[in-house]
Amino acid sequence: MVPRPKPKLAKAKRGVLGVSTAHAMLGIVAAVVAVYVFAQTGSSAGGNQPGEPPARCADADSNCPEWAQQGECNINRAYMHRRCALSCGICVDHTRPSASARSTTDRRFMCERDPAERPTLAPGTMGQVFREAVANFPQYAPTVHSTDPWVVTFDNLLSPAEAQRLFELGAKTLERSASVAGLDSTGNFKKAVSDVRTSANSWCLDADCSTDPLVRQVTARIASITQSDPKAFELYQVLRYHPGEYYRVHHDWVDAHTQFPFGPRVFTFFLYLSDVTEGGGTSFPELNITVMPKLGRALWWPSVLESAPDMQDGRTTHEAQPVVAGTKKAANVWIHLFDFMTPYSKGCAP
Ligand SMILES: O=C(O)CCC(=O)C(=O)O
Ligand SMILES: [Fe+2]
Repeated sequence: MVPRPKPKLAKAKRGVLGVSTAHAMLGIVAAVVAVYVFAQTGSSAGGNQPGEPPARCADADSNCPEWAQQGECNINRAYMHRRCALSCGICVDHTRPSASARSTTDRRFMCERDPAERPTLAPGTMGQVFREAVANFPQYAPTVHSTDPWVVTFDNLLSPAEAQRLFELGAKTLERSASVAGLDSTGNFKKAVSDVRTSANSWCLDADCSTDPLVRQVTARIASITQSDPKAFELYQVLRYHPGEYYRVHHDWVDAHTQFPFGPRVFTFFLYLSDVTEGGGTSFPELNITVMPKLGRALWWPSVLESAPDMQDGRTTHEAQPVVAGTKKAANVWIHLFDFMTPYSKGCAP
């Protein structure tokens, strides 16, 4: 057992980094924006405290990968970002060969975000988006569980047939969910099977799934509820939990995303694609809220602050409680601050 990093800065109780939620399987080199940000600022965009020395794009301790895996990048953020920048995924070492496959100029040009692009959320507008969603979509049976931060469910977001079909489309390549802690030196997410998360998942990746009319229809529905551009959506991640399987307390925010053109995840729009006989609730320990799975229900919450949509709201840590009986089927729909699909299709996403 590797000891925890010292000094232990007992900051906000945060739980484990949104590790497995990262796009581990995509495996595309995406150093570009990270290189750009790193080169421009000499520090990470991932959250160094004011006055701290800039992070070097390296690990200063051989325990860094393990600490990162254990969620320390979030728990001991200042220390870890300074000493374990590489493992925490807050920088990419652009001196490594695969990251320099294209010239810096090309990569910078290809992966830069258009400065005129409008973000999914402007500061101070989140409350209005949630309030309008609840008022304007009574057909989906909304319930407000919390307003600070916002947590809302829609009991009739999907018909039973839509939910079942969505699972069939997305679940073709289910495999044991992996945890990911930061980026490796080539800009790919590092993944490892871990007991933080024991479900199986797959991605709505192939053309059969991502361009299916049903997927497009559901995306359009979620886009209009959340007032988001469908381009800001990640590929759907489809999940299956058998009895005993779970996902421990974590956050869907991934530090490394802040260095890519698409920015952080601002919303999780979670779809329950089955009923579950017993267990399998999604609970928010800091908010004392637990939502139970129900076929066709959706659960929507932010990962970021209303006042600063590019900063993490640590209160929305959550966990998938173990399934006791039955099978839980579900899907994550993550919505970013900026266009995800364009940089993703150009190879500018990890
Ligand atoms: O299964 C659940 O209830 C939540 C899953 C989750 O939080 C995730 O996959 O990030
Ligand atoms: Fe999550």
